[in-house]
Amino acid sequence: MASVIFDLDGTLVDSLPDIHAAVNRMLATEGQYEMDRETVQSFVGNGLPKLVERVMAARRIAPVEFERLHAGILADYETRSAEFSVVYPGVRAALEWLQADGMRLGVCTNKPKGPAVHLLTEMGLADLFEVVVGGDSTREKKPHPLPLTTAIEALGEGAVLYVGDSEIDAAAAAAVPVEFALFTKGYRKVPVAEIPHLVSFDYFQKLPDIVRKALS
Ligand SMILES: O=C(O)COP(=O)(O)O
Ligand SMILES: [Mg+2]
Repeated sequence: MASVIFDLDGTLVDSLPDIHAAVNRMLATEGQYEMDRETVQSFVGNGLPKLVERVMAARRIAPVEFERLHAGILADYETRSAEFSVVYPGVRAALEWLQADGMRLGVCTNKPKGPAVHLLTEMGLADLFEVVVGGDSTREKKPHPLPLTTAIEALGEGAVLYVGDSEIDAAAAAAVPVEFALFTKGYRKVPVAEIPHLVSFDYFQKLPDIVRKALS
């Protein structure tokens, strides 16, 4: 049976508003002024610990504060990852179509598993996925292939397509290797032309057709 595995932030859900808000709540506890959304977006992609490190470096917060700040934002974000986020248009319908067509669906994200599952649940998408691999589910994060191979193993034998929004996702897919579809409306940091991909798309209505062709 074929599987389609999805990245989460910037692919299924426009989750930056809640990441941005969580960063600013963390900064507020340190007496720091707010950070703009574009800057926070540029720090997203390599998981929550890296985001905290990047925010701390930008604000010259001493590295010794890392464990405390990371634990604090994780506890906060765990239950507040879905206050302002929105599912990209057409996602639910595309996923239901794929499932009805016999595909097994999974998520492989660098977001920690707790807030990832909370977000998927609040967005009404959690029931569609047989596996969710988070950034803290394995000892490596994307672009290392381990999270993706872990998701693939959980879904079982068959062709696999990974769908993501960034150069990190493309690198993870290439490292496995599996085919990669690039969603162009997310948080990538480099031009589409510089990201290796089988196919790119900007709207989820196009996905069923893309999957049919890619996995046939
Ligand atoms: O948490 C991040 O930094 C990115 O998450 P993603 O892998 O779902 O895009
Ligand atoms: Mg992403």
